[in-house]
Amino acid sequence: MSRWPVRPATFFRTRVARVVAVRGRMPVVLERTFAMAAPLRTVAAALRHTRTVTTNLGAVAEDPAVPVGELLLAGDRFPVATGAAGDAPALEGTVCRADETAVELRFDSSAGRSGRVRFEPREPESGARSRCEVHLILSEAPEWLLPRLDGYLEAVRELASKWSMRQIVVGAALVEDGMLLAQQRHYPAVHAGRWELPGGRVEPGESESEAVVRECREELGTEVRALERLGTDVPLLGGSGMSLRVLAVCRVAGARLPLPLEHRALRWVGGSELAGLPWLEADRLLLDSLRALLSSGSEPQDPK
Ligand SMILES: Nc1nc2c([nH]c(=O)n2[C@H]2C[C@H](O)[C@@H](COP(=O)(O)OP(=O)(O)OP(=O)(O)O)O2)c(=O)[nH]1
Repeated sequence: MSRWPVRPATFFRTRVARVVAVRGRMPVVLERTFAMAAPLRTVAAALRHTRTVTTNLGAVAEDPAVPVGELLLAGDRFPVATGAAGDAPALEGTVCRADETAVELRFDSSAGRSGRVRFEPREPESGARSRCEVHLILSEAPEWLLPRLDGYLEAVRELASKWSMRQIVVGAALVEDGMLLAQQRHYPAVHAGRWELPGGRVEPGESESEAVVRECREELGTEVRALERLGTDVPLLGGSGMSLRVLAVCRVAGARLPLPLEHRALRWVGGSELAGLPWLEADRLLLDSLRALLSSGSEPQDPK
């Protein structure tokens, strides 16, 4: 009964296929799960890759009008043509959510709402950190969208597999008294004056947690403990072949207050000030997750 355009070559890893609430002619909600051979936060980044979303689910043109950044943010909009390539856009896609928990898109026409799709990356029950599953929930199941999901998920799978080989730059999200610590770069010229999180490249043989601890010691002169990861990975532009990965950290009991040992300045930033700061582009794409960390109110504490 499902009109899902199953192509075994690309859906070979489908574990669950479920059609919920068949009301009359067409499925109202579709749910499926796809396995991906890349870490959750890398897959979560690929799911929100602007060009991958807009070329596969949007205008279906070679060069659709693409909204702002490399990765989508909640509130971004993009044109959607529901017919053949080259057709004028008939709908508008709106990004409702684009973070490590989900990418959720809504499609609206001038006549009203015409569908909603949600992709949720989840760690598998086995706990293997090099793999994850994408759970797809499609509401109102617009027919024009069904054939496109196939190509989109295949592109996400390829991108995530490529991105999982990247050199990692760790960033430290240190929150104290409801404020996030940011630091202002003074080099290179292209980055001077912009704000970023303390951190740097993971060195060979080092874990990400060890790297974040070392970088905070070198840059801030303080001791931190690495806690959980935050947000999606963010691929850095300019052919660097690196991705930014943020870890929440806390200062260990009795450690010194952070000092700007290698940067122009440090600043504690509140949730309402986050958007106003001239962040490096990669960090700007993580602001929703950083804001959520600040508004959660549960300040990470040194567990020792
Ligand atoms: N540390 C850090 N780097 C970031 C962030 N956002 C962002 O795009 N980057 C980029 C800037 C650099 O091109 C790259 C590596 O950062 P880095 O210069 O601090 O790395 P590093 O300490 O290993 O290098 P170096 O200073 O020894 O040259 O990552 C961020 O929030 N924190």
